[in-house]
Amino acid sequence: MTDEDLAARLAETAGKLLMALRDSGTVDGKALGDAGDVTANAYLMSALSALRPADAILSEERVDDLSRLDSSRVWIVDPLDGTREYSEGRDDWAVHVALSIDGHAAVGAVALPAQGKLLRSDQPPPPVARPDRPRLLVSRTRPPAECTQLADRLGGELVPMGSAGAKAMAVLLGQGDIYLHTGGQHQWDNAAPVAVALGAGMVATRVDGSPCTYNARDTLLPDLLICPPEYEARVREALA
Ligand SMILES: Nc1ncnc2c1ncn2[C@@H]1O[C@H](COP(=O)(O)O)[C@@H](OP(=O)(O)O)[C@H]1O
Ligand SMILES: [Mg+2]
Repeated sequence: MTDEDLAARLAETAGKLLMALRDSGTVDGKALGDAGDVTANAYLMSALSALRPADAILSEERVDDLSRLDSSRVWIVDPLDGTREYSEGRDDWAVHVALSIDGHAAVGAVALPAQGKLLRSDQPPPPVARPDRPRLLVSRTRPPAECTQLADRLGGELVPMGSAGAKAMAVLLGQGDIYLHTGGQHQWDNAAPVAVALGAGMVATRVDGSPCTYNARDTLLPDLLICPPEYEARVREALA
């Protein structure tokens, strides 16, 4: 199986486990979120260890022993991004599976199980028409002030949504146009979304325009911009 196929199969299967768990009605509220994190992570860790034993792993839900720093190939996984939204019965949550090669988000898959969607870095979705008035995707629970300022400067509107993966994929799918995040995020929150966005020809960088690099010792990667190339000049000017 290629790395691309593996990332997609893992994200899709973890997503099915999460849907089955939620549909079971056996746990709810915070306990459902916790059970989802544990269940999806257990599956992803055992599958990756069996199918790619030589590769390193960085997961939100596993202790980071830093052995990954000696590895060129590192799977960066968020078993359940948007845990809060998942536990609230919403559809804006995701499973992230990325492969970083020498610090580059080379391969990725983002599953949106409650929306029946799976996006992968080697299969870009069809291009979409963009409005003059851009829609800015923003965290529904901790919207950064920078997003409101950017929306004002661009004459755009804010679209609140949970999950970094769901917001990034909403840009590719044409449900929004710009995803700006500042103030905190970890490598697992954006590695797979960035891999898929780059595969689709999107701009996917740090807010200062530098590339998103992965497998740094510090797991923090606190800011991110994803948008179609046709918006980039306007966005950079407005952010400056
Ligand atoms: N300021 C911050 N510091 C750390 N993590 C943050 C953050 N803002 C957002 N995140 C993480 O980014 C993901 C998307 O957040 P949001 O829905 O607010 O956009 C969430 O991941 P998890 O659900 O995997 O914890 C959340 O924890
Ligand atoms: Mg996350």
